[in-house]
Amino acid sequence: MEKFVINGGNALCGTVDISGAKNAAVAIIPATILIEDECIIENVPDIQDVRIILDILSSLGAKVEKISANTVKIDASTLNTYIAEKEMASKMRASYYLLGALCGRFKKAAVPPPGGCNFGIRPIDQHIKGFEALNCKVEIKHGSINVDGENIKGGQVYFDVVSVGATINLMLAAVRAPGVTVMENAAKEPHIVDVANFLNSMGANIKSAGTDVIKITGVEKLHGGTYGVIPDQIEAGTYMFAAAATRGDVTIRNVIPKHLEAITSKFIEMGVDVTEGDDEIRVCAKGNLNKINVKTLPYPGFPTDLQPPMVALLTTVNGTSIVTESVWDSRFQYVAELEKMGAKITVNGSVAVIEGGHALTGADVKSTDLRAGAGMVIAALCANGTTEILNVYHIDRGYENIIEKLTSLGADIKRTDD
Ligand SMILES: CC(=O)N[C@H]1[C@@H](OP(=O)(O)OP(=O)(O)OC[C@H]2O[C@@H](n3ccc(=O)[nH]c3=O)[C@H](O)[C@@H]2O)O[C@H](CO)[C@@H](O)[C@@H]1O
Ligand SMILES: C=C(OP(=O)(O)O)C(=O)O
Repeated sequence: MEKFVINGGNALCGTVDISGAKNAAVAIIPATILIEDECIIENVPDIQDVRIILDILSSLGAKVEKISANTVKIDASTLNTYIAEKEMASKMRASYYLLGALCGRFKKAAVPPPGGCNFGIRPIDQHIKGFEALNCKVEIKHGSINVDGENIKGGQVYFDVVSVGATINLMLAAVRAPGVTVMENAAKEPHIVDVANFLNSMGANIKSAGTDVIKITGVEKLHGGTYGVIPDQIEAGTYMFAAAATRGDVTIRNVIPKHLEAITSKFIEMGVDVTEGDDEIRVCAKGNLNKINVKTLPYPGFPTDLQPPMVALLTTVNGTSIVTESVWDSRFQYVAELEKMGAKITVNGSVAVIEGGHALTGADVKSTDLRAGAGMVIAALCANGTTEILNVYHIDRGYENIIEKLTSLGADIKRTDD
């Protein structure tokens, strides 16, 4: 079994380049299903979730060719089925985008329930509400979500909760549906805008993505072209946290600083030096930092996907900090692992109270999900002694070359396979 072995104590210093955004790439790749032409997608992160979604497209009949580590050519004109296989689809969350994309292309879709990180219940009722607003019928039968879009047409939907997945899925279903679709209370994450920009560059008519009301006028056909995925806001944030937690000095390149404002403002509150350039951010931290309270929220609030790295950082800060998770019901499962390293954290429902400043010590821990894994890595980089992190396949779902990137910043980290 693969694990990471980390000897803590080194302050991270240097520069690191950020890869393309996982949560944009895993939506843009299935979006090519809507295009019966060749698309070249650049700045695609070389991570496990991307490999899986590319395999799914191949299994559906698309021609997929990796031109280089981060560029892929997809021709979905040869796609020949609307039915996705269970085994692959259940390995990742973003397979739910096959529903919108296949329905947009074939007017029907049959996709098994998605996988992804386990945060307790991850419902898809808002996706279904959206498809129904477009005059589609949805039934869940024999382990498959079936969408019948024979009479698909534009419609209006108000989402009861702000959902990244439902917003993008409905966008995919609506771009080729006749008429006008209006989504209210839509999610505003950078990857929503990126998917809309990708589709618009291929001939779609999507307006106001990035606000909470998105309007889509259906077009008959989309055309091929070349598009580059935005930098990964969450990967960038992870390296910002690693730099601050180890009291290092790291310049994080190839980022969109605006996407990181929620983190930057919290860092300033904590006394971390943050310098923004056009497409880079320098994070420099020394000595003790200020305790803070933070609550996760949909964009532009503090991202839930950076909640575990934030908790790891706060274990190094004297005093009591409070982290409230308001997006997911169960995203503190990893705290038990941090406690094995000596962290003093009390979790009560959606609130974690961190008594920081107790030195962490190396221990054998496991990554319970993708970003929990990132939190464990950050804690291990700060700890005295050696930490072994198991279940690193979670981390590989979302971080390209994490060992190489951290090593280049001075971390003592290696991957071993027992
Ligand atoms: C592949 C991908 O992009 N994953 C991201 C996406 O997940 P995902 O798209 O699954 O998350 P959503 O934004 O949909 O979920 C946000 C909240 O809405 C609720 N909800 C969602 C859909 C629904 O039909 N009904 C419902 O009640 C969820 O339980 C959760 O409480 O956004 C999350 C929130 O930023 C991130 O943590 C994930 O990294
Ligand atoms: C929760 C995440 O991913 P997924 O939704 O793919 O499980 C994440 O990227 O942090």
